[in-house]
Amino acid sequence: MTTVGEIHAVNPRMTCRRVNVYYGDKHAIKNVSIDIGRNEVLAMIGPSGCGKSTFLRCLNRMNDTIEGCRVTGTITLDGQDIYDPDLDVVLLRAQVGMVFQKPNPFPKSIYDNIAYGPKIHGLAQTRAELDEIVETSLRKAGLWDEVKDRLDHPGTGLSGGQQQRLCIARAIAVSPEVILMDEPCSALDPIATARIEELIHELREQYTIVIVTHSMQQAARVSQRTAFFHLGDLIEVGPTDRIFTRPRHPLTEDYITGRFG
Ligand SMILES: Nc1ncnc2c1ncn2[C@@H]1O[C@H](COP(=O)(O)OP(=O)(O)OP(=O)(O)O)[C@@H](O)[C@H]1O
Repeated sequence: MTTVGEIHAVNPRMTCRRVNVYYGDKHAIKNVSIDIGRNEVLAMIGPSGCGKSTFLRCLNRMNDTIEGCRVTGTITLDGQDIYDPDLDVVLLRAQVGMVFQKPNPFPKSIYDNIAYGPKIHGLAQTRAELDEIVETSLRKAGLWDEVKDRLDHPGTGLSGGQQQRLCIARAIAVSPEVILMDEPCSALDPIATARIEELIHELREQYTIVIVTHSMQQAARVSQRTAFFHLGDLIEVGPTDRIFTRPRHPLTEDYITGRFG
């Protein structure tokens, strides 16, 4: 089917063309084409099981880790095919970082949670450089003031919201271009959620963000563009304010007015 709305972005960071995903015989994403613009927050919404997480995982090849999962079509990051067999997938996952539904800090200190990635990727030559990356990443994630006096404490000892900001700092530490977020607030209380939403707003100046959310209010608050999925099809995409006020496809309208979900 043809997607309603504007799939193109001026000077896109990522482009997806005719992307299909299969889990064995199950056709989970059907011929989806969309650009992801620079410094935009793109929200992906739709009823449970419509393929939002599956599509998100295509963007940094996390589906490679799922047995029986097959992806076809073309996805580029800054013009480079991310499914090129010669591509370094570890590097790709640094460039396109991911934050999950449930905060998942490593069972290590706060410092080591952030330092681990930069160490693996050789981003710091000295301890001072590593300290600098840790501090900058925690500052960008809005967590520095809360943890600067206990960097050697375990990351798992932080509150849920702090843990999620730690995971965002961990993604930031390896200098990503794109940050994927799969329902990053679903395990958080309203105050921690508001803090993450503020953070998304700040991070947009530097990064491209794609967020899957079940909350239409959240999509409306944090994103500039919204993509509505239904049964594996990308039904409609457009500026968030238009999608929520003047949807063009009847299925989008039914979803945002709560007729199904
Ligand atoms: N590992 C898997 N193996 C087989 N089928 C899968 C797998 N993961 C997802 N699916 C199926 O693919 C479809 C899309 O699932 P996906 O999790 O991407 O949807 P979603 O929109 O993110 O759902 P939710 O909002 O409930 O998280 C569903 O029918 C789901 O059952």
